[in-house]
Amino acid sequence: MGGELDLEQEYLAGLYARVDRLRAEAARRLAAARREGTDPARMDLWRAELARLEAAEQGLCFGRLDMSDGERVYLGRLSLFGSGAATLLLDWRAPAARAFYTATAAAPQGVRRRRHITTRGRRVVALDDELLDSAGGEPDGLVGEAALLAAVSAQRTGRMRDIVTTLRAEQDAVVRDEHRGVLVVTGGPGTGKTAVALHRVAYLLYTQPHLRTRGVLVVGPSRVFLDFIGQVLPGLGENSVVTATIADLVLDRCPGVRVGRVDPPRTAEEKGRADMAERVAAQVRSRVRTPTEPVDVEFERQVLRLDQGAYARAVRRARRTGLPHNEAGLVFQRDVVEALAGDLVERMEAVVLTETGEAIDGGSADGRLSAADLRALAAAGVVVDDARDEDEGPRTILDETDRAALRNALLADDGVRAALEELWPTLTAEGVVAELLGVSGGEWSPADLPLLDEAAALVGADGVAARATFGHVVVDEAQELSEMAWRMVMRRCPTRSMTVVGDLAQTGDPGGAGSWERALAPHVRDRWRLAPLTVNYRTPTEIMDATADLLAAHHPGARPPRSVRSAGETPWRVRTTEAELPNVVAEVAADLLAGGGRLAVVAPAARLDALAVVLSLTGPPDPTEPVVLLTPGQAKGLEFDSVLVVDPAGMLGEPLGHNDLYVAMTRATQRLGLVHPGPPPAELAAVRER
Ligand SMILES: Nc1ncnc2c1ncn2[C@@H]1O[C@H](COP(=O)(O)OP(=O)(O)OP(=O)(O)O)[C@@H](O)[C@H]1O
Repeated sequence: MGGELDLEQEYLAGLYARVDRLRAEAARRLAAARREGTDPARMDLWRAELARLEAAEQGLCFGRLDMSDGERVYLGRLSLFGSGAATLLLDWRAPAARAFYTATAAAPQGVRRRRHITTRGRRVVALDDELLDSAGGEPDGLVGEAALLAAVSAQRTGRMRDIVTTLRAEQDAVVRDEHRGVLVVTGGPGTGKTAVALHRVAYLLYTQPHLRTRGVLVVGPSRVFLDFIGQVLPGLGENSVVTATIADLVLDRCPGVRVGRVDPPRTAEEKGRADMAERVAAQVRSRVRTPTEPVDVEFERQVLRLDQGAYARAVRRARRTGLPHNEAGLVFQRDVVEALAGDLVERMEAVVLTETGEAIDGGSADGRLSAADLRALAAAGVVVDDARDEDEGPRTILDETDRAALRNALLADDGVRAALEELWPTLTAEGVVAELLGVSGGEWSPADLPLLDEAAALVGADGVAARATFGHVVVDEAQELSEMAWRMVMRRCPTRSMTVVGDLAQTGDPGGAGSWERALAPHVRDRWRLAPLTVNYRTPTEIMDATADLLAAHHPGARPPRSVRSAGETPWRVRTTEAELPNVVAEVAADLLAGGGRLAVVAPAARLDALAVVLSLTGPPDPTEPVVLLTPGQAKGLEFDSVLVVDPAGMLGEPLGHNDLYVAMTRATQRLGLVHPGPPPAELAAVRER
């Protein structure tokens, strides 16, 4: 195919020349906008355009469709047009690109030949053709998919790559799904749920450009995970997406919160239940004193009376605004001060002028009193009768300006403020939750975070980040979210346009979802849909076979995904003693590393410190390092060439530990080993002993 390679190389060179011209143009425009410096929006626009063009540098063009009618379409990361608007390259997200992912020999969709073009830098290195409309066409399925098999077998880098060149038909259907509510991408380990959800974001940003301004949020289980997937969207030319953990979202609203404790599983589970929302709300409500009697407020040595009716009205009106507690408190204050001022005014209004026409105590003759006068008047307790001149009718010396001054004086008074604060206290989320749980604050647990967020929403938080909502939200490892955590995610997505990614068989959090219906229906009723994926692109057959007994024991009826390949290496287990365990781990870890690529040692949290010593690991986990030590929770969503699972029985001893063990075992793309002190758990007895 040498001639063909040369031809494609020539075509590719033309595409890069076009991109280079566009880049130069964008750089020139950006520089001009910078020089003028008057239009930041224009600068942002050209900066984003430059980033988009730069992101396309790697793998600019990766495919070609030859149609039966003779048309030829090149596919790539963006669309490029030549003179006369001819399409030189078609964005993979365009409708006409779809056939690249979905055409089969059985349903060729007008495609005669599908060509995968593999490039390195700006060079074409391989072509892989499938003929779809001839008798000699490849059968439907995975056979002959050199590009796919190369991609899934490749050594891992510690960072997820995009899969735009090899997206499968069932995955493409999820990426382009038109469902407007919540799409739940489910499937076993390694089925590409995360990858698909991220490609769906790129697709939605392309087809619904308004999302660029409304914003897209990707919620993931940990910073390590978010770093792991962090290159995928920028690699697809999309740089505007916000990524956050649940903790990050809470910290935006409650910047002082520190997480440093873990709750016992039962407590965590209880804190995650939806009825906690009502308890948080009740706690906030309970801080407003119920108006059962009049309230006396001292102001400048006299006692003003807030009668019970006015008090109750103020509470009612403030609540009816629907504003968060602290903002509603301002409405309450305004009403109460109004009532108190009314009381004051009533006492003062009959003030007469002296015979010489001066107001008592230094007020001006036109009746206008300064705030100081008013306070002095009030302090003097002046009650002067007979304010009327027969002909003029009632004379009021306090006009609206005076009343406003009076209200301000009341509001500025320490005593009045203290009284108002007692009736309707200013609250903090931390204070509310600490009171509710009967703790003193300080360090919080992960299960406390959604409670703090709930309280922050009810109390009202300051700042732009605190109020941020998004046009589309992706929730990854969504099986981990408690009902309370769902509430906080939903608050950030008023349109309920979401892509939810998860596998209930991998739930590790005691508060996590037992069913999608239970998690989602309270928020979207029936506007959610399942989008199942069935093929495992990560974990080879041998490793999935090793998990079969575990899955069958704890999730009877669950169908494991079909592995797309076999790695030719059978998983093994090594029995050891408690005393020998660290050294054995160090030894077999070295063996696995010798097999090439990156290794994750996954162990129960309690064993991490000791293992870090024998593996000479320090610092927080970094999946780009050759060896990384993780708990099953930290390993969620990640993948490694080799995985060594330590103390599976220890994992199984935890609530939902079977899911943790399943997660740990399915992180490997090539090799899996297990080290167990004592006999193996029954679920692993069938794994070959080394
Ligand atoms: N069509 C594809 N082409 C190439 N690689 C793919 C394809 N689909 C998935 N993969 C690869 O398979 C691996 C698993 O994908 P991903 O992490 O998205 O799966 P997942 O379903 O989210 O897994 P888990 O639930 O176990 O965390 C990744 O390395 C991904 O790049």
